[in-house]
Amino acid sequence: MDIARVIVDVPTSQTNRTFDYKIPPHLEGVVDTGMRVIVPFGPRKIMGFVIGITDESKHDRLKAIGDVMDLTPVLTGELLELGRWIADTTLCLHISALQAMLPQVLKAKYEKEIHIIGDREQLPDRIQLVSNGRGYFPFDDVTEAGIPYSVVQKAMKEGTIELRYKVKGKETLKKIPYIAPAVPVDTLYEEYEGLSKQAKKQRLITSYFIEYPTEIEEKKLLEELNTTKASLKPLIDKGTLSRVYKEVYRSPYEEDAFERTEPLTLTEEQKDAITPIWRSVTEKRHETFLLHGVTGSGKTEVYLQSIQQVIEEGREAIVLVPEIALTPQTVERFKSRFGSNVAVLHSALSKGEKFDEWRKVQRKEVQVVVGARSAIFAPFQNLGIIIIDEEHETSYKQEDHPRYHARDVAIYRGEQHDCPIVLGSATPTLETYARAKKGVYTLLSMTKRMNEASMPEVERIDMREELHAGNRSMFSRSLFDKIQERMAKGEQTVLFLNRRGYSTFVMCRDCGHVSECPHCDIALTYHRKNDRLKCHYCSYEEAMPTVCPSCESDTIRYFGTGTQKIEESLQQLLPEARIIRMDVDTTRQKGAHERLLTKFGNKEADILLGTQMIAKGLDFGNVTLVGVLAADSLLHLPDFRSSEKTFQLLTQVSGRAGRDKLPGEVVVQSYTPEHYSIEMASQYDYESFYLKEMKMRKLGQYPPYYFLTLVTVSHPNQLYAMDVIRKVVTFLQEQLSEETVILGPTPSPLARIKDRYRHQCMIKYRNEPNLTKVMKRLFQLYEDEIQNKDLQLTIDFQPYHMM
Ligand SMILES: Nc1ncnc2c1ncn2[C@@H]1O[C@H](COP(=O)(O)OP(=O)(O)OP(=O)(O)O)[C@@H](O)[C@H]1O
Ligand SMILES: [Zn+2]
Ligand SMILES: [Zn+2]
Repeated sequence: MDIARVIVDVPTSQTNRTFDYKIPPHLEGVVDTGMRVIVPFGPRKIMGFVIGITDESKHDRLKAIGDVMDLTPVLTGELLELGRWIADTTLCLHISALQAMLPQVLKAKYEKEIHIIGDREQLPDRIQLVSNGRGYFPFDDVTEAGIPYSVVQKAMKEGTIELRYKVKGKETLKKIPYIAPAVPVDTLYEEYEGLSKQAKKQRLITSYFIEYPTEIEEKKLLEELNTTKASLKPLIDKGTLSRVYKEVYRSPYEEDAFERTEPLTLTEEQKDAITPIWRSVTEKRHETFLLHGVTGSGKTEVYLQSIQQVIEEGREAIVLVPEIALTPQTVERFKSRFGSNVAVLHSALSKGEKFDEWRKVQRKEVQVVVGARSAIFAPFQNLGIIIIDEEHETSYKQEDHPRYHARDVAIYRGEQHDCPIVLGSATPTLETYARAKKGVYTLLSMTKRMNEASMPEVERIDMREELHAGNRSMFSRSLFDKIQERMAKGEQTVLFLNRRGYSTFVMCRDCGHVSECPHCDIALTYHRKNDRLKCHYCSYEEAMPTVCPSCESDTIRYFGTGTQKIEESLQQLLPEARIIRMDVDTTRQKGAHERLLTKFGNKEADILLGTQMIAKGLDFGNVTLVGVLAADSLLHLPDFRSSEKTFQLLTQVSGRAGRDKLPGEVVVQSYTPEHYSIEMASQYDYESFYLKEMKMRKLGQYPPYYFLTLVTVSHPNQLYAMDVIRKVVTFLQEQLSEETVILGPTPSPLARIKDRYRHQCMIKYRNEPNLTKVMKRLFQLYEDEIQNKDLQLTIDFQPYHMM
């Protein structure tokens, strides 16, 4: 067993296979599957993943592995398999799939250090010698001293030392300053005598260390002696004292900041929902559940108590939440219940912080991970449950290589670990709900809100009528009155504006007419550059109308507005209102999100105005009014999911009102309040919406009835890109079955990105067993152009962004 199968870090399709390397004698028994190694590749030395160890190779004269990068595997056997599966099903490079599962720190340039974490006495002599009294030292010192890796590995297993990765130029471990005497006490005494009487602070500090000649945290010292850094400086400069930095485990979420919560007594509905989950946990059986519960029905408590069961059985849990909902409020609910048994993987953490959290999983210090999409790769080895909250969120799909969907990965891992998957949502995707109805998933329903209150009443406002009544502002009279009422009562309002999709569709302000494609039932997109309307799906286009084709009014125009403008006009109308605006601009700074929400939670504002990021997860009992400013803005996006997304968003946003004792109310402003998704969302009628939308999908030949695959080609030369996509379509027409529909070729909605022209075609099919094979052939056909002519070809088997 001295041959390693290695996936090398050269992202090209020719190198997208394993390469065999010899394991040199000094690395025998050290190299293991799942470790990263350095291997010679042509003239270079590069990184690679060992995905298997064997004793024979088809090739003779193998090159040898140069060195190992890790002394413990960074990927488990299961994750290695998962990587292969992702590469196969999404057609990405194997190396990209493996890389995607690792924390970022391991992809950056870093240095390795050995840290002594156990009893010094137990260290192997040779390491003891190299350490030379130091608490940690560069890994290179070990190599230079010629200590075999197996000795280091053994010490690591025994827990006396640890290998840490230190990112070059960046700290991966948080360090805090300590002050320590740099000279013996009698020298301190001499120094003290030599200080002038005026140097009072310096004398104070020196005498402190004469009395307590050990290190102390700088902050504590300054507090204790009531002095400042400035008076320390001369002592440090002279060499009497020294400032040393000591490492602390970064804890982005201070444990003691969370009050512990006990499991709540479950309601009947919750009990009915959780029993089958518990059963499949105990029976170690893979089963996918859809937990369909209205907003505020207590889904989170069901998650918490399911996890409780998993922990008690000694297994592990992954909870995925959408990035945007990974707010302190969400994290707190898990931390409060499970304390330090929870790691949090959140993109707002620094690379180093994320790495620390990941290490807690690797070292089995935690049993629960709460995180965004990529937390699905947490290297647990004994999973007992995976929960995906707000399963309808499109952010669970990664949009570049690998183009995986976290839901698919979850189900894959659930099969490997024989554990249940829980998909939770008040508004599941049609795909998921359809599967639950067919019995592929087990449907669990919770129809009542926790406070037994009915869902907040929704008033739909027709903004066309507002206009006719002479109200040209962004706020209907009703919404405006209600905001004022709330202010008078000291209750709070959430105002929601959807910015996505703004300024792209064209609508008549008089009659609500929206220009749509005659072939696709999808809103046309306004192209400012040439003042024309275009269809993203079939390349139909027409001139921007000057009068409304339906009522001949001249108020037809494309839409455009933003949160900032709304804040200004609201402030003008209500000068005394305290408004918090939350959008990408106000939350750019680290921690800003948290700060704004805490402020709102502390009732330091009357109105929270924001975009998508305020639609989910917020649980503020004092919010009794929710206003949706332009419910149609999503509706006319050039996307067959636009009705579904509108329904989901309206339901989520409405769910923010009346979550506690005070009853809530919702005002939805729209130019097309009669649209079925707005109407049914305002009645909280998911079932009717589902049935209606399924009919539309069937008619339009869209998922879940049909599958989609999007092929995009891009190149700096437009003619070239067009030529390629035309040939691609011809090729696909020849290769795929007759029932399969190919839409396009057409320029992509985002026709140029970074000076590359993009063209696409959409494949709609019901049954195409050879699709992956055909697509692989397609890649092979264009291999040369991709390698040498800067052509990009991307294939998305589950497109969510049609752009
Ligand atoms: N069994 C219970 N007894 C008392 N209170 C509960 C119980 N279960 C949940 N709650 C409380 O009810 C409120 C709503 O629950 P939760 O936020 O879990 O709902 P949800 O279904 O996740 O809502 P959303 O989909 O809107 O996020 C929370 O404040 C929660 O603490
Ligand atoms: Zn009109
Ligand atoms: Zn069209």
